[in-house]
Amino acid sequence: MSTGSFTVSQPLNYRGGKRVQPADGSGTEEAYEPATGRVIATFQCSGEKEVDLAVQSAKAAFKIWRKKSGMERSRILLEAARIIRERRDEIATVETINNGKSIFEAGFDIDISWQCLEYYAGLAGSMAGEHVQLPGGSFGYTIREPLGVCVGIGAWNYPFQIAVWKSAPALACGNAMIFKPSPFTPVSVVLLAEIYTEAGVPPGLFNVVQGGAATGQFLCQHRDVAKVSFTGSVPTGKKIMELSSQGIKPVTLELGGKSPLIIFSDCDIENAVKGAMMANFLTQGEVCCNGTRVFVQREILDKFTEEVVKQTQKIKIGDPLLENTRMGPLINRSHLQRVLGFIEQGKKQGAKVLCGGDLYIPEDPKLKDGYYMKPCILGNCKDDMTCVKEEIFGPVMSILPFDTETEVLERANDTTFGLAAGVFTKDIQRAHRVVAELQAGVCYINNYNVSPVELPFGGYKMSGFGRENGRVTIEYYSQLKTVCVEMGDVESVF
Ligand SMILES: NC(=O)c1ccc[n+]([C@@H]2O[C@H](COP(=O)([O-])OP(=O)(O)OC[C@H]3O[C@@H](n4cnc5c(N)ncnc54)[C@H](O)[C@@H]3O)[C@@H](O)[C@H]2O)c1
Ligand SMILES: O=CCc1c[nH]c2ccc(O)cc12
Repeated sequence: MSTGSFTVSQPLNYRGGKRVQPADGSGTEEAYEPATGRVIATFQCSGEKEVDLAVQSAKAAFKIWRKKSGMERSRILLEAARIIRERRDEIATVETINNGKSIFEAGFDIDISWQCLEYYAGLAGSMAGEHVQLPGGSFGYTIREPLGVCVGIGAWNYPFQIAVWKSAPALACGNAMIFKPSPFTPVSVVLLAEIYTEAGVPPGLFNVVQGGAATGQFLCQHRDVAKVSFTGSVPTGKKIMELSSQGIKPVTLELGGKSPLIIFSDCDIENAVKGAMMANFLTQGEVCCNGTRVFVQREILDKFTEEVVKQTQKIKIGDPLLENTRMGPLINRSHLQRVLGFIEQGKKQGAKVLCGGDLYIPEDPKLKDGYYMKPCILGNCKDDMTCVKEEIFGPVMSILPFDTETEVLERANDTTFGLAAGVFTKDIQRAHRVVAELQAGVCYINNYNVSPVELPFGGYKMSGFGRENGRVTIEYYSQLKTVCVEMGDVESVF
């Protein structure tokens, strides 16, 4: 498959174990190939009737799935993981075409996806309650049960992986799921739905509805939906929490960030430069946990800045389907303009562009309408600049000098967000002391933006709550039933 040749003609909703056209709709959407600006799919946004049909389909499958033992569910999830591994390159290609990230990175996203399924398949058989002895031979026990029909709502930056991070623990716990991807990236999640069916889940266990805010609202408000797990922006997260609160539905919110990366003068500078680039430029900088506020201790400011600028200028931008490309286009034209707008505003507020920050026009004529820009590093930044305070969600790193540990911790935590943070130092006591003070759900020491599926991921403060990945996520997709057993006679107070 080459850039500029892919279009989707099959339906993009998935219900009852097959692709379907939605039963009703509220307008149409177009999905693009960011590398070329071509429309690759046109689809109808699902209406209330289609959402209800998806819920009914999920309810029917849930009745079968919840009765299976953990080991039976595990075998099917392992088969899904195997198929994803086998079809890695094909899925990664679709992801690259619809999202714009390099094929090199998309392959890793798919690897983390099958690993996530393997991990929860491993945990499915371990779901258990406990036995508690009570006086007089009576006893109690607890059963860990699934919630029912869960809804997943995703962002466009990791379309396939977000759907797996939500559905793998949900299905492992015995739930059914309806997933709504971002309308910008509707394509790859339908491959996941087909893979689950091929692996042997009951038809209707994993359904896909396409659409935007209206479709998402129908899902959150549906009376038979037991839980909503959302990945996206803070304003949408607030709305989802409000809607879900009306039905007292638990929510998991994976929201945005403006994370600090603190580089002390005693660090290994080569690793710190690599870490800062990993923290800012994966997926064109469109990553929620990016360490975009790079605090550098003054003694090494010039050396660090010179090296990070040099390495950033070497990033190969271009056709994301080429193996040697490391940065593709941004998701769409309006987002590109928004990112460039932050840079312009930064300049007006006194920031200095040290590299990039303008449009990139590839030589290949078929890419001329794509949404490319050169990765940007801003120097002379101050904590109160808009580019330092607000989430840009693009390839823009802000460098901020600091002098002392106390000062940098105060500044690093001075944000309403709390998703991630990082520290580079060779002093292990300092590393742990700093991490203990950082107000962030995910902290990295001497690395950044690695996501092993065994570790929980999620935010503090306005970056959300609940966790994805790790053992703890079982608790977010299950509930505890207490059974109290009397072995003697009832001692009534009446
Ligand atoms: N913390 C994380 O794990 C994480 C991961 C990826 C992206 N993000 C954040 O997501 C944002 C970018 O993604 P986005 O632009 O797709 O976010 P977004 O909030 O605009 O949309 C996310 C999803 O919510 C849906 N939606 C929009 N309005 C809705 C409503 N009223 N009710 C129900 N659903 C609704 C969208 O259609 C989409 O599927 C950034 O802020 C980024 O930091 C966070
Ligand atoms: O963009 C944020 C980090 C991230 C990377 N992959 C996934 C999958 C699911 C998420 O909720 C967040 C993320």
